[in-house]
Amino acid sequence: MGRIVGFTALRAVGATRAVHGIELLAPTDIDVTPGQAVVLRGPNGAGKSTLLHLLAGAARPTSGQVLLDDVGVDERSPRVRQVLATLLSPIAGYHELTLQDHLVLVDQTWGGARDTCADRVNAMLSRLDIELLRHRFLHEMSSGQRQLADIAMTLIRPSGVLLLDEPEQRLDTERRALLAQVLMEAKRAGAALLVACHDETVTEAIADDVVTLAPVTA
Ligand SMILES: Nc1ncnc2c1ncn2[C@@H]1O[C@H](COP(=O)(O)OP(=O)(O)OP(=O)(O)O)[C@@H](O)[C@H]1O
Repeated sequence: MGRIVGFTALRAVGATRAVHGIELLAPTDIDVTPGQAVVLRGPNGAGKSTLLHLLAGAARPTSGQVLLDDVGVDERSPRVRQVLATLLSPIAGYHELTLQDHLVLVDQTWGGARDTCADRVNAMLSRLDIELLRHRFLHEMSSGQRQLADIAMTLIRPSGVLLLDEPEQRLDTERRALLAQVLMEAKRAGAALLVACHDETVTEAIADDVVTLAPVTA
């Protein structure tokens, strides 16, 4: 896990989202603080991804507010970018860079000390048990390995809040357990977690709070 960036609270207050007059998310309140994990549950189409995009500042609420330390969240704000690490969709990546290259790129972009970069990259590859993928291109991985690579690229940067949309997807049972352990370590280190998750075991392992969304009915 990258260095922890301090913050006080990330909140949604009565946040809704509508597109072309169609309501995608009913008014929702969420509050997450350092060292706390909130898991979003609910059936397909309930609005979990929509809510995560609002919390990440990638979309604006139609009504209500999303606040990081009492300031409206916008993904272009330097402070928001520094605090929020997101894995909301697959990371595209560079065709000609290996997994190790990607991890170095992310670490150095976020200001990691150059002389210790290799240590952080090695630690991340080791913790997620993907050392064997170090010199692979992203397009040379299985779908579950690719998911672990995306998780590694998300966790290696400094952050205070991890916003993760179904990070368990495509992982086998053993790797889901590993993911839960790694997320618990991030929590203990002081990170907040906001995770949409369909897996009961992962949810039970990490959640301090479970928020269940229901699809908006017309
Ligand atoms: N850009 C969009 N335009 C119109 N409707 C959308 C758009 N994005 C999502 N929706 C709709 O918003 C609702 C909520 O979708 P969302 O992806 O947030 O659900 P989810 O809970 O994450 O589902 P899943 O468990 O399948 O990932 C769905 O009915 C979906 O069809």
